Amino acid sequence: MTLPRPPLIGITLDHEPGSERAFSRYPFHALRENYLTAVSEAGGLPVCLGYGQNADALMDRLDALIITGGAFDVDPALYGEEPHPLTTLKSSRTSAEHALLRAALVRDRPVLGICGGMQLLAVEAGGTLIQHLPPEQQHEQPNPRHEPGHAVSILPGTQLARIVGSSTMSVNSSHHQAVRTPGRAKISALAPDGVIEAIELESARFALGVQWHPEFTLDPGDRRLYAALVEAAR
Ligand SMILES: NCCCC(=O)O
Repeated sequence: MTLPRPPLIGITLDHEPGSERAFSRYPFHALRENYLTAVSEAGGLPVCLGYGQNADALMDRLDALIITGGAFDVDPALYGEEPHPLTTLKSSRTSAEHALLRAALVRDRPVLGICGGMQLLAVEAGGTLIQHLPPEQQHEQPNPRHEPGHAVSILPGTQLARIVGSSTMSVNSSHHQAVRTPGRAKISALAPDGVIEAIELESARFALGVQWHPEFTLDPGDRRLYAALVEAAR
């Protein structure tokens, strides 16, 4: 008897130029290991994705995609704006993730966008971003990212509500940008201060973006996101 093949879940990597004090003095890719833990514990087989590869060839073979986000911003040229002084670009990463996202959506492969990944999903859906949240809003949490920062309200009738099985959950908050308008995507969660915390594309089988970082906490609600992605990828 052959066991069912675990779905291949592509996970985008960050990129660092390298320095004497880093892992390598030469350019390298990086990823928080909890992404791999979350996917494998949900029953998927994680595949780390570098840049400069053929996105269509990759998404022909992969069963789902996670766009991980990080300490850089989506190029505002993609939504017709000039960069804010505090917008940080990482163009090789944005290009790679954008190509993978498009290749995944055209094949209707399940997509989970996390933080910057959700922001890219919104932009791909024709939306726009707030390039720097007003500091007086104090949206970003001062406490460590493995602790909750605020609650979110999950909108009834959304895919997120079905996945999480609750109308509210506690999430962390590690971002200086946010979705301003979601374009063709539907809003599925909001923070108490009105920041858009999750979106989903109704035109796709599974295309969900969350503004928080579920890999830091891996609590039961966050694990359900990875489980839903892996299930959709089967
Ligand atoms: N913009 C990329 C995700 C992180 C942030 O908003 O700070």
